[in-house]
Amino acid sequence: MGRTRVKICGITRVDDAREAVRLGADAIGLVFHPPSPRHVNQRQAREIRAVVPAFVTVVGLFVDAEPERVREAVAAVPLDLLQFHGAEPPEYCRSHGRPYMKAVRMREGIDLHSECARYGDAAALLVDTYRPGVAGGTGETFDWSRIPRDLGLPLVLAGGLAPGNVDAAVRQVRPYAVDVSGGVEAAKGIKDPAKMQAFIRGVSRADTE
Ligand SMILES: O=C(O)c1ccccc1N[C@@H]1O[C@H](COP(=O)(O)O)[C@@H](O)[C@H]1O
Repeated sequence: MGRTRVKICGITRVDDAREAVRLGADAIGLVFHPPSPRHVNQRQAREIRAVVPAFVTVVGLFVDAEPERVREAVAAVPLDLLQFHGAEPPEYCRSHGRPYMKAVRMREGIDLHSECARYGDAAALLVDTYRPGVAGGTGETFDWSRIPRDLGLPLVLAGGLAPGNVDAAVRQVRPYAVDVSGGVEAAKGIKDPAKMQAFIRGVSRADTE
């Protein structure tokens, strides 16, 4: 069993990115979705990107963005991975010529095997809580027992993860990676170093026991 990777999403400040990396995050997420309180513009994104060293993945998150908006962001900021968190079809996701991860929200009746087959060229499938009318970053968990064990893509678990529950989540689901936003914040878009540290420690604990 490999180490569970950690992505800290919704970074809006250079210092938070530095701290996430120092604490051992494998990836940081930049939200290119203007309605989100964690939205970053291209200047902020470039400044944050510039302090992220080799071997830490910088992920750009989009929600049903016009293709032109994705192209502009990709041209302006060296993003390692694109995260599509809306209802983007596979052709859209692969049209940007970059590795991508598809997020699916756990609405009733969702079939994760079908989603994996549909997005077969994705670098990972991310599963998140479904709340009608909210694209993501809900801060709410879902019933992890709904996730089948034998998915054909690396699984990224998200949705309401926090220092207090990530250990249990990793033990139960054994995902490839976990993704957290609100659970390690002091305020919307502002990360809390102690929470990031406790979160990453929780993942390591689950990995080592
Ligand atoms: O973080 C956001 O603001 C956001 C906005 C729109 C879509 C997705 C968003 N974040 C992603 O949502 C999940 C769960 O976040 P949380 O830990 O429950 O706050 C995660 O994958 C974030 O990358």
